[in-house]
Amino acid sequence: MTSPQTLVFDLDGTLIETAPDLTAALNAVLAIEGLPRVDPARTRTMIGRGARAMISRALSDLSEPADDARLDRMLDAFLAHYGDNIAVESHPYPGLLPALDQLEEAGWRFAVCTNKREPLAVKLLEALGIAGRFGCIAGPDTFGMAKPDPRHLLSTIETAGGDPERAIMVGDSATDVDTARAAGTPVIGVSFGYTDVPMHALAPDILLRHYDDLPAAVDRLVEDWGKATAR
Ligand SMILES: O=C(O)COP(=O)(O)O
Ligand SMILES: [Mg+2]
Repeated sequence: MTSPQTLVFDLDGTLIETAPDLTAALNAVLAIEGLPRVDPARTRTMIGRGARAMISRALSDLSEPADDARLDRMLDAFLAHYGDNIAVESHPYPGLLPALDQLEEAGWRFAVCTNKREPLAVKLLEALGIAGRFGCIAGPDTFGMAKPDPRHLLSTIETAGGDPERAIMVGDSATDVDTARAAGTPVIGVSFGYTDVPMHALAPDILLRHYDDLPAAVDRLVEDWGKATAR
């Protein structure tokens, strides 16, 4: 029997609009350091390589030193604030839940491969009531490797009980496209997420503007790999 087809989602900017809560936590930490707030539009270009990278980019924007001791201190404060306020404004993107229903009906399984730490990713998806939909929720701490390392994606697929030959990645940034390419996995890039390079310029296999179009996008890719089991 063939293993189920697996759709692996990035989290921030792909499944969930998290930028407002991430920005609030970042600004709380900048305030502790006596620094000015960052604009939420700016944070949208800083998310995707983990919280430490986001803080480092915010400091660089302010021409502030970002030595390890400072980053460690700010990261601890960030994680505490964010963990306590993880789903204040965060919400799934429009059309996501009906698209998951339709794809599940067609036999797809789902997983999450994110550079958000696993306990925070699980906490967020639980707060939104959708954690149970994913066979694996893997952060950089889950297997000890982070996107763009393709092993993060491949281990996520395997842990979800899937087959890397029958999987698709859905993401919002260069990190996700690079990861999928390195893993040999087709990639759908969403146009509404967090990235400093527009998704169309990253040349994903399919550019997705709305989740209403996800089932058709997935069908197109399955036709391409030509060996899916019709359900
Ligand atoms: O930068 C982050 O914290 C996580 O981002 P991701 O879910 O887009 O991988
Ligand atoms: Mg993302």
